[in-house]
Amino acid sequence: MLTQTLNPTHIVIDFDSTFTKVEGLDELAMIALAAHEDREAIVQQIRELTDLGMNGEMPFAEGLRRRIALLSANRSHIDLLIDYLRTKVSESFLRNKAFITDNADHIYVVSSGFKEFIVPIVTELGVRAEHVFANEFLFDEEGNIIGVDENNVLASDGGKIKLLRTLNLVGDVYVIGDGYTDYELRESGLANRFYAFTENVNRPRVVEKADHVSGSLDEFLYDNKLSRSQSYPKSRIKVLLLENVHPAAKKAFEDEGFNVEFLKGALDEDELCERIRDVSIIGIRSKTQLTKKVLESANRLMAIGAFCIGTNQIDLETATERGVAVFNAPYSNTRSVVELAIGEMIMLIRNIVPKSNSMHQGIWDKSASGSYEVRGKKLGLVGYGNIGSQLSVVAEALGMEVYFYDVVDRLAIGNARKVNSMAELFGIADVISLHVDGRKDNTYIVGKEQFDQMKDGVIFMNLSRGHVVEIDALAAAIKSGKIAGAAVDVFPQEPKTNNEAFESELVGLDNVILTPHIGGSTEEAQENIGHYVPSKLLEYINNGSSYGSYNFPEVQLPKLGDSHRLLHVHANVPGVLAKLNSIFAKHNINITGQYLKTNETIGYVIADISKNYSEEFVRELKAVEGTIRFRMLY
Ligand SMILES: NC(=O)C1=CN([C@@H]2O[C@H](COP(=O)(O)OP(=O)(O)OC[C@H]3O[C@@H](n4cnc5c(N)ncnc54)[C@H](O)[C@@H]3O)[C@@H](O)[C@H]2O)C=CC1
Ligand SMILES: O=C(O)CCC(=O)C(=O)O
Repeated sequence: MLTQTLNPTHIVIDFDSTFTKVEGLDELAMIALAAHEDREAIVQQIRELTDLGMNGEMPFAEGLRRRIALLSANRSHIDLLIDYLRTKVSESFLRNKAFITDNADHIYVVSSGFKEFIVPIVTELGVRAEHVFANEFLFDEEGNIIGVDENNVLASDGGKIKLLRTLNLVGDVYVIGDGYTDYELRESGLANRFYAFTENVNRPRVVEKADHVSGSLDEFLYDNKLSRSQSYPKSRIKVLLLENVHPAAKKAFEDEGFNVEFLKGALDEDELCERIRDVSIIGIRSKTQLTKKVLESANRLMAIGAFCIGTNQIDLETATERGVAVFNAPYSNTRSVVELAIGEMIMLIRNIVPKSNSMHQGIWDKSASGSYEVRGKKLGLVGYGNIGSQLSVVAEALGMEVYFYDVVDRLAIGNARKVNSMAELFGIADVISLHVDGRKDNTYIVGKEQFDQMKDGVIFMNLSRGHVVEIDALAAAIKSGKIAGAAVDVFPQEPKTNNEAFESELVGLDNVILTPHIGGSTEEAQENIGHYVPSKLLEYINNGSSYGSYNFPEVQLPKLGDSHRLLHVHANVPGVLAKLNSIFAKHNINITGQYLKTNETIGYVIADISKNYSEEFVRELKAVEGTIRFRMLY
């Protein structure tokens, strides 16, 4: 399957910015003019001439002559250029060397560039030297480039058309290129299809003329059902990154060849429903609400990356039922939250905020009244997970006595003491800090009744989730003096972007620190998350490994060897594996590895099989009752 070769189609490929990521002549100028004081200006002139030609805005021959005149290059510069171009071959061409080699009879490189540097590059990937048609330099006796071989048709206007005519190709001719002269081959009637190649540059004037747009060679091969290195072209995988996630994430997906869209803010439900339609991976932080309606609009969604700890903003049930894997960063910002909590409790217990505010108004109020050390005070933690337990350790190092309440029976760390209820904890603690997760059941677990249970003059902090605390009850407890100081980082309603205003009953209250949900917002944490979450998503997309997923059965898979990998997500009902195995047996499929993991909702079967199978076999697998999602990797 999927080993079709080209017969009798011919592929004509452009070189500059298609086969390689760069324009050869521009790079030659960079090398040749390395020591020239006007290097940047001259190279810029050459680039502008290249672009005018590529966009069809200047006769080709004129542009070429003017560029050569500006070059001042010689043979030794060409050798350096070849070394450089070896590092600049387009990724999708490198990936599909096997295709190029296997189909060398039908592949031609037709370029307005120069054979002297094109032949060494393309032949290394399997193109035949005699199938390379390009210009040639004229040299003087010292090896300096002094012009272009004018007898070569490619040096003239419409050169590619003239050349292709002489080739007399019989059968279909498909042209792949990024420039207007490539399109002209289609316009002339000598080629049946023109594929605008946009892996390296996207020229709107060329793209609008194209029969197809290919973001990579894989896309071209996929569209034509030809053998290729990728089961599905990565350039077709759309990634939508919201809420200003760290640039490392954007880079990770772009390096992988995915099509990435990056937005600074969050989107509301209607906007999201629209934008998510053809997205395969979405990256969010805490504000974007991935509701049932949004997920049901997401026809191609394979995975969600929560670039944070909390996953309560995602309808996990719907994601799981739709076979969408969710990954988060459970530890990357833990320390940042802990440090902020420690800093805030010291500021609050010392009554620093009103003192600082007074100083800004020119008031000098030196007094110890109402200011305390944290040493020896009782810290009460609600939620003793990753953040709660780490805060416990740091607080003990500061000499605090730590008490905690957790709905799960957690092992106390250090000298921390477990208590049996929130009410008991509130009766003991001088400082209370909430670190529960954002599940719905935790809505308003702290309201008037709970504030009444606390000691007078308590310090209260919430850096967990906004819906956990009743804000009006908190405001009332602060105003009455029950609470001596509060720090709140999370709110029931938070602005979607930095341009929206923030409103809350807590605004303007004395000894209250308000922060815009930045507990996890440190450079360190964001960079860690920016690497961690994409690495998990990429392992899942590229390899099928769901290790570290929040909602999927976790499977850590070996790298895919010389086989095809089938990934089958199904409703967790009895008998699915047996049905899959009977299809494998019926089609005589050689299985080289098989894995199954289930959770309450879904099952995840992975089978590595030898490469010989029919489309009918794949159809039958997809038709097994309970199938939610099926994909194949190779
Ligand atoms: N402000 C910010 O920027 C950040 C906020 N967070 C939030 O902090 C919270 C805690 O994070 P982690 O410690 O990593 O989570 P975690 O899942 O490791 O720990 C949460 C703990 O709370 C416990 N818990 C849940 N409901 C409870 C309840 N009603 N009463 C007592 N215990 C309860 C759980 O059993 C668990 O042990 C999460 O809501 C997270 O989203 C996390 C990072 C940054
Ligand atoms: O940094 C963010 O946007 C959210 C941090 C957070 O609340 C979390 O990690 O759960």
